[in-house]
Order: sequence, then C-alpha cells, then structure tokens
Amino acid sequence: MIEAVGLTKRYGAKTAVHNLSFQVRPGAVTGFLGPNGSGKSTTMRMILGLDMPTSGHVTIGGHPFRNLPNAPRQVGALLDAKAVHGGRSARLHLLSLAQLAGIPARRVDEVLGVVGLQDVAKRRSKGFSLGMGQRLGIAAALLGDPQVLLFDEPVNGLDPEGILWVRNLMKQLAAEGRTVFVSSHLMSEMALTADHLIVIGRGQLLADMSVQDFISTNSADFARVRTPDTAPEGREKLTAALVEAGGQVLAEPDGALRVTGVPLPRISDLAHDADVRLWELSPHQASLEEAYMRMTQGAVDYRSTVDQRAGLQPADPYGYGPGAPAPQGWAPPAGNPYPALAGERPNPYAQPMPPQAVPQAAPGYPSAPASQGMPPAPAVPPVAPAPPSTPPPGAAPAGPADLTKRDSEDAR
Ligand SMILES: Nc1ncnc2c1ncn2[C@@H]1O[C@H](COP(=O)(O)OP(=O)(O)OP(=O)(O)O)[C@@H](O)[C@H]1O
Repeated sequence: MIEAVGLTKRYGAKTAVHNLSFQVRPGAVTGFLGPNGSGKSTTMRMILGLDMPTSGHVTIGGHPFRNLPNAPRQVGALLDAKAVHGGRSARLHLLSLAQLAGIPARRVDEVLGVVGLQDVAKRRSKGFSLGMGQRLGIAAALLGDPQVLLFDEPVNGLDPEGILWVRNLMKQLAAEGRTVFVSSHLMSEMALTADHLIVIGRGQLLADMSVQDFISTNSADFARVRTPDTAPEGREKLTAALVEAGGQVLAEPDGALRVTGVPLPRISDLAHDADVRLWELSPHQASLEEAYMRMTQGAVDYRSTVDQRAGLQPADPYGYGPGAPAPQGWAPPAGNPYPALAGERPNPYAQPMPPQAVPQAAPGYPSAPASQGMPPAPAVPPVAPAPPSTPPPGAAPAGPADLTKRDSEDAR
C-alpha cells in the first residue's frame, strides 16, 4: 500500500502539491487524475523518493521508498519513457537495470516478451517510436516483478491494440493483489481500467472514491424525451406536464427534451395522460469524462483561446469562421458549463459566472435560477432542489487554502 500524509511540495514560490493525504490499496487499479500541472508527476516522484517533500511524508508498505531494501524488487515505475540511454539496445537497457537490482538476465527476455518488444530487443532505443518507448518503460517497471507499480501516462503514444493491452495488464496486475497507481488524461480509458480514483486540482485532493461513486456524485442522470417533430404542440404540452410534476426540462439542440427530477416510468405516464406520443424516452448516464470535467473545471490552469488568426487567413469560404452566424439551435457555451448539482457539495474551485453571461431559458421553458449560473441548452440542467448532503466518503474537504488562486507563472 502507498500512503501519503500531508504531502506538500514547494518549488520556490510555487506550491506544486499541498497537504495531500491518500492511500493507494492493493488489489485494485487506482487512477490518478488531475488537470495539467496539478501535481501528479510531482506526487509520483515523491512516492519514488526522487523528490523530497517540503512537509508531510509518503510511504510504501510502511517505509519511505529510500528505506526499502532492494526497492526495484518491490516497486516498479514508469515515469518518463524517454529517460533511457538512446545508444543502448532495449535489451541492454533492461539488462543494466536488472544487474543493478540483482535480477537474473532471463527476466529481461521475459519482460521483453510481455511487452511485445522481443523482435526489436537488439535495436537501439533512440530509433524507437513513442509507443515502442512506452512499452520499454513498462518492461522496466515489470522487471523486478514488484508488488507496487506506478505508471505515469502509460498509454501515451500507444496504438489501440497497445492501449487494450495496457488496460488488461493493469487489471491483471491488480487481480494478482498488487498495488497499481496510474495517471492518465484519457477518461474513457480510466473508466474502463480503474476501480478507484484519486483526483487532484492545483496540488490538492478533490476526490478519493470509487469510479462509480465519483460519477454519481459529480453528474446528474437525466432522461432524453423526444416527441414527434411534426407536432410541436405535443412537446409544449408534455413540458408543461413535466414541470407541473416537479421536473426540470431543457431543450436539446436536436429538439429533444432533457428531463431531470422525474423518473422514466412517470414521464411515460405523464405523456400518456397528456395524450402525447413519444419518439424517444431514454435514460442517460453520465460518463467519467463528464463527471471529471464538472469536478475539475475550476482547477484548470491552461485553457485554449479562440484562434483569431489575426487576419492571416483569406475570407472564410464556408462562412463558419469567427463572426459567422451560429448554426440554428446551437448556443455557445457560456460561463460554467458544469454547474453544481442539487445536493452536491460546492466545488471548491468553481468560479462564479459574470451576470451578463447568465443565459435565459428557451422560450416556453422554465428559467434556471441565476445563482446556479445555468448555461443555455445543451448544458446540463439544474435538478429539483434537494437538501444539502454531507460530503461523500473520501471526498476532500471543501474550502481549500489560498493556493487555489491561479498561479500566473509556471516555475519550471
Ligand atoms: N522541478 C520543478 N521546478 C519548479 N516547478 C516545478 C518542478 N516540477 C514541477 N513543477 C511545477 O509544479 C506543478 C505541478 O507539476 P506536475 O508536473 O507535477 O503536474 P502534472 O499534474 O504531472 O502535470 P501534467 O498532467 O501536465 O503532466 C507545475 O506548475 C509545474 O510547473
């Protein structure tokens, strides 16, 4: 097990990790998520004794990494796949690592086979593709057959087959009772691989819970309801009935309704009672990506702006450039696209939306409370008010310290 207690790392004025406490347990794949620059690599480096914490501590099996006897036999890690001597062959690179750790040479050939590099084992690694380098890094992590494994972005550069292989490898390692701690920005992949999540933002813990709990805590399930396009009055009638029944209704860009606060069978009954035919009535379950975006949107340091191209391009021949009229039914995202859910603990990083950005509800639909910063459709609607809930188990306490304020520079 990996255990961090009050882990903090400062680089000069920059606080990369602040008071982080968590446990990574054996027998599960634990995903380590956070926006760029949130402190994941720094945390992993501290776990591996490559960086010293400014305060707090982290242990593996109860010991700091540096005190572990024969650490490479106990802990394997892939931090930076490019950190190899490019002039050495893959085999020689692994052999030198094996010799340093007292691992028999035959293990080198085993791991080369496991990662699928046996045919290029004698090639210099500087000629390797990104994916091949990644496989070599994974081979190095597996070399000592360790009980604890850390992978920083292991699927970076891998082809679909490689990604599937890594997914199965992680699961298999965890099923063997090992501790597997893996960072990734690929939410779809994490959803398929991880059992448990530790999410950080600006160096602080945002969540420590199972993938399922994370999704249900940070997203709202809703129903998509569609009435015949040919009978708009049916849509109006149904909307009125749903609102009367306590539901929240928003128009989707394709004309469907997004309904929260009314269970599916009840929606069906209401449509039947109102004599409205339905073309669609389907449950929508949020994805990990949606839940992650909602949780971390206020903790993102690096955001893209629209490329105005400073007039460098000739006139847009298709009329889709900046200033062109938006397609019908489409509304640009404004302000916070992931407003707090009813009953959700407040996102400590959420930034309030400026009043002028608060959109109006579509005509004929209930307007959202301005305090929730509701964006126009197709953003997630508010749900019926619910009493405030207690934070979920493992969730980080609300009200982080001052360092949540955005740092203007990157010290690195
Ligand atoms: N050696 C260093 N000196 C100064 N600042 C550093 C150093 N290492 C990391 N930082 C800073 O600490 C912060 C956290 O960086 P870190 O690499 O841990 O983030 P990350 O979550 O791994 O990011 P990414 O997802 O982009 O890999 C960043 O602002 C980074 O610039």
